[in-house]
Amino acid sequence: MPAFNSVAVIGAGAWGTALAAVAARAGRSVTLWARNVEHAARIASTRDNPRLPGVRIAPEIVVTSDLAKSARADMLLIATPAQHLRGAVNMLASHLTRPVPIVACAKGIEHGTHKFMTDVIAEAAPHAQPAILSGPSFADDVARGLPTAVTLAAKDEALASNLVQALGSPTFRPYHSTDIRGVEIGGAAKNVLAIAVGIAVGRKLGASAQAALTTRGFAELTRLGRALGARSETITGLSGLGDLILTCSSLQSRNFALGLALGRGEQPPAGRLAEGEFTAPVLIELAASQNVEMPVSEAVASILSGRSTIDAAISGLMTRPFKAEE
Ligand SMILES: NC(=O)C1=CN([C@@H]2O[C@H](COP(=O)(O)OP(=O)(O)OC[C@H]3O[C@@H](n4cnc5c(N)ncnc54)[C@H](OP(=O)(O)O)[C@@H]3O)[C@@H](O)[C@H]2O)C=CC1
Ligand SMILES: O=C(CO)COP(=O)(O)O
Repeated sequence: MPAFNSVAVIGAGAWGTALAAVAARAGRSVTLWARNVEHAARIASTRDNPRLPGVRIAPEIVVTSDLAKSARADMLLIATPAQHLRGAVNMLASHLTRPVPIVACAKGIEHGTHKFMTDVIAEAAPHAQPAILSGPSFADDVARGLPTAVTLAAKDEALASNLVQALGSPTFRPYHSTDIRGVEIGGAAKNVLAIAVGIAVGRKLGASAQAALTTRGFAELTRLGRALGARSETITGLSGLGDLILTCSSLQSRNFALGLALGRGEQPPAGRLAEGEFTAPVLIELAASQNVEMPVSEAVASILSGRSTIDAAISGLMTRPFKAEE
């Protein structure tokens, strides 16, 4: 298996910028690609990205809008929003000259197709080796070099392990896995569940409700995982329970913050990506197609679409028939 000396990060948002810092700290030669020429030039000269304010971008990271140049890297990380991942990989595919690993770093499920991120990569770039990186990791924490642990999964264990070697450092600890689907489910579902918990906190429903909702959210994430063949250690691992705990308990989370604003009856913060908003409708479609009950996620989707008020959704959850805990 070849060593991965060079890394290109596609998408210069908060997460892409943090991941470029990760790869640079791990000793890789790093390119950060931004789709907008002026945006790339501005980041390259100021070493500052307004999407991740206050974090200085290391001088050795090359910031560019040249996709052909980025595509020559030994491995690629895609850090666009989930619904734009296909578009980004489509553009990239024509520049790929060999079967490189493409690591999805977005958390979500594609609208319309119900496909997870690595399936989208496999379709858009059939010769690539798809992988997924996910886990409890705020871009700001990661960029600042605070200790973080995530899961990195690929079909081939040796590949997953080599990708971990390429990105790991004393402050960024990826664990390798071959359970791609398990990792993808956790990352997608936890954003929806974090909106639910944010709503409960915004509504001042109390710490007991926050714990109950997080736990019942985990129960439905587990049910979906089981239906789609995820391994239980993945669901209880960093990319599942780990990321759920982080996102359902922190004001730093944009998904939690969206829920918080809704619960308070305020206008949600503008211009901040909250993937759960886009994942909610497709998550419940997917769950329905698998006959999996996800009442908390359904409540979030109903509130976001205007089909239900917050109070009706809370009452709906609390008055479901009593049942055995599973
Ligand atoms: N922020 C975080 O803490 C973490 C985020 N993630 C995940 O990473 C993904 C990206 O999030 P994040 O970086 O925070 O989001 P941001 O909103 O900060 O940035 C998104 C970036 O994607 C770029 N982009 C959008 N569409 C395209 C496209 N079609 N082609 C290329 N680039 C595109 C945007 O470019 P432009 O600037 O030109 O609009 C922007 O730079 C999400 O799925 C998120 O869940 C995962 C872990 C942590
Ligand atoms: O995925 C994340 C942390 O692991 C980031 O969460 P938010 O997108 O809710 O900010």
